[in-house]
Amino acid sequence: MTGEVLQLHGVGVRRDGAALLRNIDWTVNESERWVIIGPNGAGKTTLLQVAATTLHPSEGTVSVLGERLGKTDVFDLRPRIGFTSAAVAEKVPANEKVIDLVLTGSYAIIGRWKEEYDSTDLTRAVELLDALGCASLIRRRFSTLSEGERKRVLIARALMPDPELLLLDEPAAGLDLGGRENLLARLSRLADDPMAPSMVLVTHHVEEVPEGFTHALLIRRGSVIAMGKVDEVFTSRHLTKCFGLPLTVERQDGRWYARATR
Ligand SMILES: Nc1ncnc2c1ncn2[C@@H]1O[C@H](COP(=O)(O)OP(=O)(O)OP(=O)(O)O)[C@@H](O)[C@H]1O
Repeated sequence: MTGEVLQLHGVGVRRDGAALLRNIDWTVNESERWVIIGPNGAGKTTLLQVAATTLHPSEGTVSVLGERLGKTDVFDLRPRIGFTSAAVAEKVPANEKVIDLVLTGSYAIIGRWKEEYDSTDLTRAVELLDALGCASLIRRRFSTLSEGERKRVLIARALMPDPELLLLDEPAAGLDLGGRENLLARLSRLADDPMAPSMVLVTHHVEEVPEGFTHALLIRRGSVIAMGKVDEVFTSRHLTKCFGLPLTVERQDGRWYARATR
């Protein structure tokens, strides 16, 4: 694989006559940590689904981890990609145990069946759960966890196959302040780890961007408003254009804050 983890050229997605994404050109290089930010309905999840190979674009070309979509078997590619989203959480069977949910991440499948896992797999799953502060949840059923616990377990699962690309769709959505800060601290540690995969995180809020994230893509109505290094993209002018109202953005101690301009 070259240094490019993701490469989109002229990507468009149309559904039922609506343009969800328009002419997207975007490259993610190895070791970059990207955030995709934009208002409701902007196309963030659609763009992440294209990167996760779960949605094929209507036009343009997509390469993921050096493999061109349409010319490769996505079932071979998917275990190389860690992906968390509300859609993944919804598919988890009601009785699935936390440890099994993380183990099945090795094969990018949901629902423990008859696959064999060895002690190395089990050790890795336990270590990942421990690193995400979920060691005490190993024997619990996923359906009994709080929202914050679920988010952290799903990230452990996404990391299970030692992915080369980690895609996180709104990992902090629905968390209380403590849960959000706890998660952001863990994601920040991951972002700083040179052994961690390239990452793309979707959010609505600049306050939910973990320290250590290097690049940002701003999207509105399916089109890119700005993209590049996070310090160059997170300006009041760009955020104002992206969200369609006057915004002031500032950075304090490595974190970003935005509010309506008074
Ligand atoms: N099958 C479809 N037909 C028409 N429009 C669709 C279809 N699927 C999704 N959309 C629309 O595409 C747009 C982009 O959706 P997407 O979920 O990617 O946005 P988002 O930026 O992730 O939004 P949010 O922040 O609200 O989760 C939305 O306006 C959605 O209603």
